Amino acid sequence: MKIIAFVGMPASGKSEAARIAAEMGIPVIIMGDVIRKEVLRRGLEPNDSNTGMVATQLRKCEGMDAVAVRCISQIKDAGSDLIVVDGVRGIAEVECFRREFGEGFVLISIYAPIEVRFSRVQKRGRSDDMNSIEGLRNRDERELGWGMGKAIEASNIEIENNSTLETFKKDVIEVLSNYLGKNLTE
Ligand SMILES: Nc1ncnc2c1ncn2[C@@H]1O[C@H](COP(=O)(O)OP(=O)(O)OP(=O)(O)O)[C@@H](O)[C@H]1O
Repeated sequence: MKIIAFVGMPASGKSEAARIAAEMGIPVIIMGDVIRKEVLRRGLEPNDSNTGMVATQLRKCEGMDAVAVRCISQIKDAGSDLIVVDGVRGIAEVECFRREFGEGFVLISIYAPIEVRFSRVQKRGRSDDMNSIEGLRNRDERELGWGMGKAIEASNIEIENNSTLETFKKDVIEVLSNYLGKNLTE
């Protein structure tokens, strides 16, 4: 069994990579959904502030790998030899998956410079996105404080996402197709 996870700074292209994996027919488990499920279980409205609050509480009460631990049964139940996990945020989660799946866990980091990420954030227009490069820099710092930098350093493979979406798609397909056992780039 292979579990592939993407890690990278905000707006580096992780969701885009997960979308490409889904298009290739690979099941995708979104770690944020685990948190949203917990928000609903607690009878709360699934908005940004409740999701953030529950994520922080889970990590405080159950450890920094709480969300990863909750994903493990979902991964095992998915009944697929290859699964993509979207949303790894820190080294504790990487260590949790490596403990559970050993070399079956492959971490791919996605890199794009901050100026490029900022211009993409402006186009994305998500409600929690930053409207200044300083704002994005602060978000980067917050993520790094949660262990994102160490998770990026622990990756097995890096994909650069500094060019067009088409180039990125080709690169992601090339890497993922190695694990599917067939070359989908042809
Ligand atoms: N190579 C590219 N060219 C143009 N736009 C891109 C490229 N890669 C990603 N994007 C766009 O940039 C935005 C950020 O990408 P995406 O949402 O995948 O990042 P993310 O890493 O999941 O972000 P976050 O951590 O903030 O959730 C999206 O609107 C995406 O469509």
